Amino acid sequence: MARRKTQDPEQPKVKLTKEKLKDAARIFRFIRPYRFAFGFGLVLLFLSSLTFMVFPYLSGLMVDIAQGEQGMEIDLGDVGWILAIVLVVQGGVSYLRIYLFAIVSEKGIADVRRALYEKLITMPMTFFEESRVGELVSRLTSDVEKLYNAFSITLAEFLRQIIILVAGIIFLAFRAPTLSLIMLGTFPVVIIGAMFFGRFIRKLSKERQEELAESNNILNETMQAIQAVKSFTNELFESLRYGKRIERVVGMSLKYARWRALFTVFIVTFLFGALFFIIWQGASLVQSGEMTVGLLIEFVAYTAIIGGSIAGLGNFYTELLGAIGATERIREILDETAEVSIRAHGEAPAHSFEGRIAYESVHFRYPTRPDIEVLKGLSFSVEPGQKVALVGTSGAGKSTIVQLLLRYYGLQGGEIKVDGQPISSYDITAYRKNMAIVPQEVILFGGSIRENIAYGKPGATEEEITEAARQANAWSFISGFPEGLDTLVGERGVKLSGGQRQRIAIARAILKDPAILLLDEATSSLDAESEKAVQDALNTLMEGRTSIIIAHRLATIRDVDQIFVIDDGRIIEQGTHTELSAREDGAYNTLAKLQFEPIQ
Ligand SMILES: Nc1ncnc2c1ncn2[C@@H]1O[C@H](COP(=O)(O)OP(=O)(O)OP(=O)(O)O)[C@@H](O)[C@H]1O
Repeated sequence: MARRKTQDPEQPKVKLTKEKLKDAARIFRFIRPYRFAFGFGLVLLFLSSLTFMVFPYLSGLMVDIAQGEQGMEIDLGDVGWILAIVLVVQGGVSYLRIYLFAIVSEKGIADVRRALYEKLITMPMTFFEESRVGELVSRLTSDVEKLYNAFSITLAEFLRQIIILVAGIIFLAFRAPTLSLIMLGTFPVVIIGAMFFGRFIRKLSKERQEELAESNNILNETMQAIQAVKSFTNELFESLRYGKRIERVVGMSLKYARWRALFTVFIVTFLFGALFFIIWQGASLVQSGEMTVGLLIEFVAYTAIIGGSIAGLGNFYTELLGAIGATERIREILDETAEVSIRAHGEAPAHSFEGRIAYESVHFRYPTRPDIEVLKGLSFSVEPGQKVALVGTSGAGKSTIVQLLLRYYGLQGGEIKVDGQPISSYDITAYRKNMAIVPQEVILFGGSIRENIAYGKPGATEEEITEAARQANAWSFISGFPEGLDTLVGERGVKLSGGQRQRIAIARAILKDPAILLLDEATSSLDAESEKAVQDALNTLMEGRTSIIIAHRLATIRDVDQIFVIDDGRIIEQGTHTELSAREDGAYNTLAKLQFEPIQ
């Protein structure tokens, strides 16, 4: 399957350019509603970082007072009080700051999640065909998580470290210029080293994430196609395939861990080396009487804090870059063009069709397979209220015809008209409200039978649901369940039989009350009793509606108004069952013979 740009493993690395930052800043529109909380949080962050910087100064001061240094106007008791007040202020400010950032990140990211979901669910079918949805969802989930971390912790920490770093350096430059110069001499090396490492580690982290997404793909795909796995007894094959992938994830993760560890070693060695060197230099200054012990303690404490903040900056910088990369992918999805605007649903003009359908030399290729023309100038028409059937060999294009009527794809040539107007001229939501499809393989949502039927008309009353279930011949089995309509259908409806699922799908369609009905007849035959129940339900459903039936078994379409025989994207025969059966060597008869004659 073709991969989208968003999943390309060869994505360009995030480089901090002005444009990138500008683009990434667009994600801030999600926190605009909470900007006051965010702004206030930033002010508090500034305050709490600065008050934190008072502690080393006070520690040094206490030592000097205790040592009876000259010129001290305050005693230890006073310092104790100041310390207590600073601690309380620091505690209160930090609490508020963390809570404010939590409000911004929780609410802002919830908005991002909602916007992403809204965009995904309104994307055209082609989007889902081109994307590996599992991979896309897993990647988006982790991207949103990164953004969440950025807003809740990383951004604040990054700023806090910068404030500490700048304030610390300025303060030290005033207090002990010579020692400060010595300390600052080691900084550029550490920073350049950290940046070089950070970039490399980011690349490894991305590779690891991609490996993980691949292994999740196997998990998703095999769970979804579990029946295929089992019927082919491929459990061992899949286990080995998954195991191999996981091994690669472990390999990649360990490589990532080794480099991360080395990164830490690099920073720790440099910083501690520098720290001991400074203590040594400071001790000489104390010995020669150029510095008090209190000032040395203060200096070392500040240096440790500054060192810590530089180490932290490297990590937070890497994380922020990751978050910027994440915003890029999120924005890519948000910038995609949706096919429907769900916000406008309520306003979509309720357009009730008569149900006249006309295909006029329709040419079509699937966007994911542009080299194969599936429909080759296909034309036919259906009058309002008529029932027509599409028959033909597998791959002839029957399902495609129906999907085009649902406007899942655009045409490359010709026109499809409903009630005399090209279908593309209608509002897509209003248009689709007139259609219902009963698919071959009914997939129900994991809730109750009631929820599944009401899916055809959200907000339907109990009476409407029951009546629809009755008309769909589903009431007898539903009322037979101890919990009736509240019976849970299990994931994808697995707790119901094929025939039961189909009748629920029919009830759903009855509730929707569409002008145009699309039936994809189940290929697997039901037992005679279910089949009759389903067929009767379908007959009720089709009454008074234009119906297009994709027929796999010719026995079920004897009464339809027109049968179109499709072959290789064209109509090669049309007429009623009686007319077509009369053509001895006709395509319909050949198909019928294939179906009814016992295989030799
Ligand atoms: N989503 C898709 N992307 C690309 N090609 C597709 C897609 N769906 C169907 N095709 C191709 O289009 C052609 C027509 O398929 P279609 O499903 O319309 O046939 P059909 O007559 O309904 O067959 P069947 O009776 O087996 O369901 C086939 O060659 C198929 O491989």
